[in-house]
Amino acid sequence: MLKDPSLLKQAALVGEHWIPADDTGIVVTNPATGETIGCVPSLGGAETEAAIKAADAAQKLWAAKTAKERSIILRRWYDLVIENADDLALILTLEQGKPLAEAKGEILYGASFIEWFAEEARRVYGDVIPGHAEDKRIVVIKQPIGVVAAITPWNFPNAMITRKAGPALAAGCAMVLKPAEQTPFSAIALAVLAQRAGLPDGLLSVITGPARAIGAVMTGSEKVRKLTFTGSTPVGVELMRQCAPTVKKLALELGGNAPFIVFDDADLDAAVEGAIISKFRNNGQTCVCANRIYVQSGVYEAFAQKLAAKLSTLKVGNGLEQDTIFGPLIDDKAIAKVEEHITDATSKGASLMCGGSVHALGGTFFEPTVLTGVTQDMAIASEETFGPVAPLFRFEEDADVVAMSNDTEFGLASYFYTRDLARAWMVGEQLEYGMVGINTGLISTAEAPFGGIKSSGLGREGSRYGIEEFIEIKYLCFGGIA
Ligand SMILES: NC(=O)C1=CN([C@@H]2O[C@H](COP(=O)(O)OP(=O)(O)OC[C@H]3O[C@@H](n4cnc5c(N)ncnc54)[C@H](OP(=O)(O)O)[C@@H]3O)[C@@H](O)[C@H]2O)C=CC1
Ligand SMILES: O=C(O)CCCC(=O)O
Repeated sequence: MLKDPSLLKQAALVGEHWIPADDTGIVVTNPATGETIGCVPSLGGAETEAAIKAADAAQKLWAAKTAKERSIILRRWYDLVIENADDLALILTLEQGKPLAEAKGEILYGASFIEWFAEEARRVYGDVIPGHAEDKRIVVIKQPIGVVAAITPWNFPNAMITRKAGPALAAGCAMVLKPAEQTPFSAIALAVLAQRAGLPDGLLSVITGPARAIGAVMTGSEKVRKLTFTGSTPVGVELMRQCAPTVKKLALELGGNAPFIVFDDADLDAAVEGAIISKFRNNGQTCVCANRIYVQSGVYEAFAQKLAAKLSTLKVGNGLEQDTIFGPLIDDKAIAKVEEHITDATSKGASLMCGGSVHALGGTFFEPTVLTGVTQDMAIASEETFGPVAPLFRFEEDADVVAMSNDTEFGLASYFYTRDLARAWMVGEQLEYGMVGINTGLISTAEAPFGGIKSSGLGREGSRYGIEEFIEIKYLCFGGIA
């Protein structure tokens, strides 16, 4: 039961207007039970246009406020998210499936971006540059980019919004958001709290409805100056293409294929713990999840046994039940992908050490799985599984594992465990990824720049770099100073 039922609002926000769901609305279901949670309206191009227009008007007034004024409102939004964290976590678990404790973790993680960028709002400094002529002065100022469109995924229905809206609003931008179809209620609840915090009307719209129609208006609009997207690489590429005619600034957080390397000299228990955190966070449905676990020959069997033994103690179940560590996968498509990767690997010689099937609970619950004897020719080596399958590859030499790790179109997160400082530096420098976890399976935090290279995307979120993504640099050249 929600303490504040008004947070589960069956309406979308277009400018200042809440549009309630009617009988043409989109039904949102609980992936753990299949039960209906509620309905949101199915909006389209016209409402997206209206939201952009409202954003454009509101943004100019918002940008004219002082950074401190914006910061105070964002800080209030943060406080309200924290005050309502239990309700927000419950909504998140109901629509996404992750266990309640993990959902609460996401709410706090999501809130940390609002807090961080409320602070950063006041530190968007310009520059004074030594000039090239005696009568001239060069000054650089930073201004908000304007109206931003955001498209977010179902796997982190709260934090992927705050990681975008926090810096955008702090910088003086307005945002029109389209959340994922499966998880709109977390986005809507954030908008309710933003209004309560005093965020002026029009600055944050939440449009629910068919992705293509909404995306086409967002990407085609001259008024929208930036698109920020988290999701799959094919959709990111398509959106990039759609943004080309209006030359929008882009931030793309796309797919990953993270290697997780365990060297012979690693603290094995710590590596097992890190692998479970990295591989099984959100049941494997995270773009920074370990996708390929490379274990050096000398510790391969010991690591595999410890990993399987630990997994057998962790409960699969409805995220609302106590002690659940693994909730359901998001939908049947996710199950099909996991099964496809397991079948492909076992048909090419890999062995199942544990798991491998839909869980006895049925539905989209899947057994945590460990595969041994996995090799580079298997589909799981090159494609993101996005599910609870840990494939163990064996390797001998450092150079080999670095080459195998880099042999992918993706370049988001990577991890390795070693006690050797020189090796840590070398491998850290050689891995072609935007992020490297060394002796840790958890790298995400508001203070650090999150993002990838190659087909994993463009730009960085979080950290002091995150706000720069929503800013234009303007150079003022003062002449005639005699
Ligand atoms: N990097 C990451 O964090 C994520 C990666 N993925 C990867 O992508 C796979 C597929 O997941 P999926 O949810 O389908 O990811 P998508 O990339 O399809 O969806 C992400 C977001 O993009 C929207 N979207 C989809 N198509 C379009 C379009 N043509 N124009 C505008 N917006 C669009 C979706 O809307 P709607 O929900 O309405 O379709 C959703 O809001 C996963 O298995 C995983 O491998 C998925 C999610 C997050
Ligand atoms: O893009 C994702 O899959 C969510 C990122 C989660 C994180 O910030 O660690």
